[in-house]
Amino acid sequence: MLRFADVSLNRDGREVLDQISAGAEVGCLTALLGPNGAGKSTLLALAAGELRPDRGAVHIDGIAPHTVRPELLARHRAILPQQAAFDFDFSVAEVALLGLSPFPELREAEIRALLDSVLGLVDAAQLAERRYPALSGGERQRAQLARVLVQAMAAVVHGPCLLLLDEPVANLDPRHQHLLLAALVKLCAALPLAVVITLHDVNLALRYAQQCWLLRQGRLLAAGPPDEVLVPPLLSALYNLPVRRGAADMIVFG
Ligand SMILES: Nc1ncnc2c1ncn2[C@@H]1O[C@H](COP(=O)(O)OP(=O)(O)OP(=O)(O)O)[C@@H](O)[C@H]1O
Repeated sequence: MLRFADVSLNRDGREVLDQISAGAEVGCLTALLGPNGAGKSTLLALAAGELRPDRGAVHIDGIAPHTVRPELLARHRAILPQQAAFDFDFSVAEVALLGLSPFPELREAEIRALLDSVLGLVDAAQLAERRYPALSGGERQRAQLARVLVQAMAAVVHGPCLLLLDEPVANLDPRHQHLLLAALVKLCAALPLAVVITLHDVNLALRYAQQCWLLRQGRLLAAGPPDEVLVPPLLSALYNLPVRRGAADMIVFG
């Protein structure tokens, strides 16, 4: 679904991504891990078509996303940025419904069903009428997640969709982190959906991801199933920190 072929990108004279080759498949939750500044958000922005590579190629379903008109692209991929700048006095339901703007053909009953479904997925049904500016950080995050999830759920009706989530569990409490990641795994299994997320919590990646990419200083250090790449030697090299296995296979830093 998503392919990076020898992708490099330079920003402000610095090589931010260097010869990245990797792929994400439909049915799979792929987690992108690495230190601050490693290039994770930049890689998602390339996948989303917001940036174009200097060298190499990025493809969604065989098409370079930066060459596609935004309104058409929005019917095939959804992206949650790391920080959603949004200051309008909308309700949570209205924020979520923005995700359906690329699908003007939807009827009222379909819109209602999709909205109810995603508000349930992010445990935000009780927030539906609350005003966005008056929400807590985690509640805002759940509203923004509802917006991109509803977009992805409308998109899969027409074909495979790529869902890109930059730090989706940021600001979420442990229960909502687990609810969200479990829901993403279920959606991947049930729908023609490929999900790529950035994560800083290695233990969450170990539990929920099917594939992991480890990114360090713009280069791919390793890619593969979590039990193969989320191992102390690679994690120690990734974060430049001692790493060992703790009780119940937990990864322990420091
Ligand atoms: N608009 C920009 N112009 C120039 N350089 C940028 C820009 N955005 C990001 N960078 C640089 O690119 C590098 C990678 O940034 P990126 O945001 O992709 O990192 P990240 O891995 O997502 O980090 P974090 O974990 O802190 O979110 C950083 O060195 C950053 O300073």
